[in-house]
Amino acid sequence: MQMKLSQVAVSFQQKEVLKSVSAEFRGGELVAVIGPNGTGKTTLIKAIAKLNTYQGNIDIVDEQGKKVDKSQIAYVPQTSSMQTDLSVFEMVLLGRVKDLSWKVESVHLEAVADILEKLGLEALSLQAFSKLSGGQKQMVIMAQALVSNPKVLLLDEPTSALDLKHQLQVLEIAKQYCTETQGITVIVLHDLALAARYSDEMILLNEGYAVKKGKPEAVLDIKLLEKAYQVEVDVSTNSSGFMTVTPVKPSKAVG
Ligand SMILES: Nc1ncnc2c1ncn2[C@@H]1O[C@H](COP(=O)(O)OP(=O)(O)OP(=O)(O)O)[C@@H](O)[C@H]1O
Repeated sequence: MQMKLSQVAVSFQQKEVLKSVSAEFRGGELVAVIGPNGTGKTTLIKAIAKLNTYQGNIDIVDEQGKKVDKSQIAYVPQTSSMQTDLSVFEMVLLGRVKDLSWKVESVHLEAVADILEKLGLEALSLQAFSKLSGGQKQMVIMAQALVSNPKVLLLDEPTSALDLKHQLQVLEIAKQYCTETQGITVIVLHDLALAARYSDEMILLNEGYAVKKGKPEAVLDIKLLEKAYQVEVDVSTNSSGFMTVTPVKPSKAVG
């Protein structure tokens, strides 16, 4: 499987927000998109999900060389403001909507039960989605995406509302999804340490440009980060062997 972005650009009201992003990813890869606020990260993954119109090309083909279409791409937004009386179980079942008929087959019910168990959400199964906490909603939307068996999984800041345990759980599951299905996951993350730990490839976006692509060690370069985030940073490896990025103070030097 392969995803190729060629000179992808997105404009809103004549303002170019994403400017000529090119990159290539292979099946099984977890890709982290990082960069300052408002720099085009969500815009990029929404273009991949075909939720934004874009210029350039985004070509995704599966192992047989067959084009991957929109229905095989799952996009999990930053927050879900959805008001619904559906239960958690029903919300996750909606992830299977393209395969559902009037009679819901047991294979779909089992898939929903499996994913709820995997994410530790069984106890919430019958609760109303709208009554969940922000973090619980984030986990349920992730479950809904996974149950659809996507070829491409796009997660927009999936850990932003989660506690430490659930942050690790969501990223472990995304990683496992990549390994087991050989699909491609693209995750927008602000936590650079988590991004480095879980990603195979990283893209640093700044002002709509992909200023660096590559392995986490190459992208988490002090000079690049200082320039993009305009903050002095310390990049080191902690006692567990994981890279950490510590913001020190806002930098005066710009450009
Ligand atoms: N639908 C839209 N119409 C107009 N402008 C938009 C739209 N969506 C995004 N933008 C603008 O595009 C720019 C990039 O937004 P985007 O959400 O991609 O940034 P981001 O890097 O994901 O930011 P953050 O880290 O804050 O979530 C912002 O200036 C934003 O205001």
